[in-house]
Amino acid sequence: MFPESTTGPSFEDCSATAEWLLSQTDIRPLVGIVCGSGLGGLAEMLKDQKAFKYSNIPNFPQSTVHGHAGMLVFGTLKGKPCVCMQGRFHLYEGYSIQKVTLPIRIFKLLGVKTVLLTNAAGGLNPDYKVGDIMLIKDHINIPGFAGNNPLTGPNEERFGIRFPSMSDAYDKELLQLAKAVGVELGYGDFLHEGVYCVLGGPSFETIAECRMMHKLGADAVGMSTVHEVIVARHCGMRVLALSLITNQAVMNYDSQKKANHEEVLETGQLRAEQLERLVTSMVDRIEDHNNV
Ligand SMILES: O=P(O)(O)O[C@@H]1C[C@H](O)[C@@H](CO)O1
Ligand code: HPA
Repeated sequence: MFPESTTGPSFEDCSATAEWLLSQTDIRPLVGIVCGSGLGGLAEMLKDQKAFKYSNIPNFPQSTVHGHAGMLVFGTLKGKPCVCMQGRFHLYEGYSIQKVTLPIRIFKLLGVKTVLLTNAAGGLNPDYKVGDIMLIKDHINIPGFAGNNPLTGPNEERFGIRFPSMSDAYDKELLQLAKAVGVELGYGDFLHEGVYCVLGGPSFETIAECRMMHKLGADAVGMSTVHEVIVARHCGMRVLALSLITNQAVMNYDSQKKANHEEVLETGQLRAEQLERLVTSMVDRIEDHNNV
């Protein structure tokens, strides 16, 4: 059915990885950042870096996707201790959904309170343009409809409860703050708030699928983030997630356009600086929230 088993890495495996990392660095991160496709430049913003190749971290999966460097970077951003995944894992790489989300549990065990996730996504909302940023206010979890949820399997109470709510997945205060920060930075014209729909990938969507998702209420489509959000919320971390609209989903049978990963990476490069500024300003401003 789904790759590997439905039992993920154990609490002890996660603890061993977290302890190994904590023994290698003095940084005690309060904010965890996940970089989407082509958005790994965010990690370069961290000062006093201590970086680990995923291949050197016990129990960590390896990045296999172009645009995901495969480095876990500790450092400070505006003086705040952070950890940043320069490269995430996706279901289509063949990892179990529990392995895809393992780093989020590691974040928790490192002491992270707030998770900032970024991704590249296709725009389904006709008002969205390539290069726009969408703050995620909610999601539609299509793999979850079919039972592929990262919390499947025995519940690990040391992380969280069996049946966590998801109606409050995206922290309202952080969303408000992100909107305010975006407007202050002059991003008002290309900043939206919307619903992200996750699919398994790696094939891009058909026209009928894009039309269906838009009818269901999705504004953007992608292949990540939602699994990480579920795991982060299960273990009580606050979440802010944003999509860079790297391409317009093809919704029309007359269109000659075809979604492709090259366009995704190119748009990431074009908007890298603005995204970095938004994330840096957010980290600067969420200090008080870490005490909640
Ligand atoms: O890691 P993200 O969600 O940013 O990556 C998106 C989804 C696919 O991995 C890839 C398609 O171009 O970009
Ligand atoms: N579809 C799915 N995932 C994506 C897209 C898309 O159009 N663009 C970037 N990631």
